[in-house]
Amino acid sequence: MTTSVASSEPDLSPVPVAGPCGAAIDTCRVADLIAQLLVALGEDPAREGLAGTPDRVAAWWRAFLSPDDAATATCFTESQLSDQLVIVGGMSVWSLCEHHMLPMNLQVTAGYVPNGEVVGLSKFGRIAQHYAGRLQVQERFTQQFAEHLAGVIGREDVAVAVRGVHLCMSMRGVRMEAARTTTVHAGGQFRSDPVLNQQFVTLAAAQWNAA
Ligand SMILES: Nc1nc2c(ncn2[C@@H]2O[C@H](COP(=O)(O)OP(=O)(O)OP(=O)(O)O)[C@@H](O)[C@H]2O)c(=O)[nH]1
Ligand SMILES: [Zn+2]
Repeated sequence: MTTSVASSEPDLSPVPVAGPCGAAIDTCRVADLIAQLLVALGEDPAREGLAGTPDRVAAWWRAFLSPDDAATATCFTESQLSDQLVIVGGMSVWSLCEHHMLPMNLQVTAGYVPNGEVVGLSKFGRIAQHYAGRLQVQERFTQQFAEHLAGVIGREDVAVAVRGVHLCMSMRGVRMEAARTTTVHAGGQFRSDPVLNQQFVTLAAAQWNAA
């Protein structure tokens, strides 16, 4: 007996969506190219199991490359607040290594010291998703996240730590499944104050150990 599972239709609507570089994502052309790729791989894109694959893959690319806009980070006035370290951790995003187009999982921890204003907590996750949704390298992701957050608070006093698992290092190539890459950006106070820096790194590592 065959059981069919209802699935939503892939989103191939012709409404142009801009990719990370600003150029429109041509979803129909992507679907065509995936069908061609299947042929080049010796497959039959018309066979039953693959019939919807090019559209599904194209819809995934479209969704991946156009995550929610991170441009608006809501801030709230907290005029009495100062000298408090705020750290948001446990943010897990998927990106794609630009050398092999294979997934990398990035565990992101970000910190800042509020001065009169606090940043809406969910916005940290949105910033992470925004810069993950593109062909990336971990170091650039870390830098872009830090620069964006610094822009939101209007100061350089931000720290970002990222621990990455790169499938191009685990499922292929050197095949080192346990390899983890850590990148740390420490700006402003986090650079000049070793105690603050150490607090951040310790708390970021604790987040990863708990994961
Ligand atoms: N610095 C950095 N390197 C990355 C990242 N993601 C993948 N790479 C590396 O990109 C490099 C590409 O190296 P190449 O020699 O051109 O490609 P390759 O022959 O497939 O390399 P191997 O992975 O060693 O098999 C590899 O060393 C990857 O580990 C990243 O986020 N940051
Ligand atoms: Zn890679």
